[in-house]
Amino acid sequence: MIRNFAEVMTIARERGPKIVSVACAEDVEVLMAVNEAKKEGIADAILVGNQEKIAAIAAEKNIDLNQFEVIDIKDMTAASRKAVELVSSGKAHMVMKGLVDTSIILKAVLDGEIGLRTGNVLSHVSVFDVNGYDRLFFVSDAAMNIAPDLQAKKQITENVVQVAHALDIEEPKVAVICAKEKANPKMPDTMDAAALQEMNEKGELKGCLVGGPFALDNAVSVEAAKIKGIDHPVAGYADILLAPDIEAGNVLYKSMVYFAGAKNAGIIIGAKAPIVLTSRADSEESKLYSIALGVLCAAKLF
Ligand SMILES: CCCC(=O)SCCNC(=O)CCNC(=O)[C@H](O)C(C)(C)COP(=O)(O)OP(=O)(O)OC[C@H]1O[C@@H](n2cnc3c(N)ncnc32)[C@H](O)[C@@H]1OP(=O)(O)O
Repeated sequence: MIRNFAEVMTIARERGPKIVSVACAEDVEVLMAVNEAKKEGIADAILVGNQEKIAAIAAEKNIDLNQFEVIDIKDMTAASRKAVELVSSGKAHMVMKGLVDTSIILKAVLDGEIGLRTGNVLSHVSVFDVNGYDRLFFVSDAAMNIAPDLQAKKQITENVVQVAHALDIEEPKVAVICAKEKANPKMPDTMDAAALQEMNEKGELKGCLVGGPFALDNAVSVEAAKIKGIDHPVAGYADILLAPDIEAGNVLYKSMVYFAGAKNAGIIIGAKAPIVLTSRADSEESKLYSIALGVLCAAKLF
């Protein structure tokens, strides 16, 4: 069972290297992360984007561009489509978002012709290493599905459980996060949470233990769960925090990074290959960990 990003990096070195195609690679943190991934033997890269800007950053940061193939495409939509097409045509194992809006790269991923759709729901998984905790936290979905219904939430759960399995967490504990721990018909997300727990109990959602609804405190604090008298094996011990919608998921993601100083990584799963996807404002370290997470998933799930 992998418990932190140091272990993620160790296993990525064993399971790599994989080839990552980077969409709009003209970004300092992305190029430094890709360079580090190459040095670590985790990943090789094909850089798609504005060659002039890529070269200027490389010169400033002492990155040897000769070690990478560079494809000069300045338009962001065209560069995203090319990076995705490199994966669908088998030239790369995974695609990575560079300096481009999330919806532009996701539209390329969803494209019927060159995209990476499988028929399943695609969803974002963020992984956090938070000080003071002995395990990684997985949050889904902070970046792709805007307002998932119950069926979509079931598939989002299956996707994030797969990522946990790729990190050798055999039966991850999934807490379906809401504003309270009792189902209330006036709060539809609490009803979905109870339904997801029931699906898990009936064996319709496998490979994990699901509990909900839970407020965030009851999901991650044994003490808080005790005070509220919650008797469920997930209470206080959650690995996976399933957000009710993109707003809650994204706020949780950014709170982890900015308030808790968490280390983080992000990936889209459910497609034909992993899609490395972090916030443009995330650090070089976070981008490197995301590549490593992509390598672990590419090696284990595809
Ligand atoms: C966390 C760090 C990074 C961030 O902070 S990201 C910030 C916030 N994120 C975003 O802005 C992205 C939010 N999502 C979106 O913008 C859109 O949902 C997204 C992903 C671009 C898709 O939008 P559109 O291209 O307008 O797509 P659409 O809804 O018209 O659907 C087109 C076809 O794609 C399919 N589709 C959409 N989402 C899917 C999914 N999750 N999994 C599988 N298939 C999906 C959809 O069914 C449709 O299929 P078809 O063409 O009808 O066969």
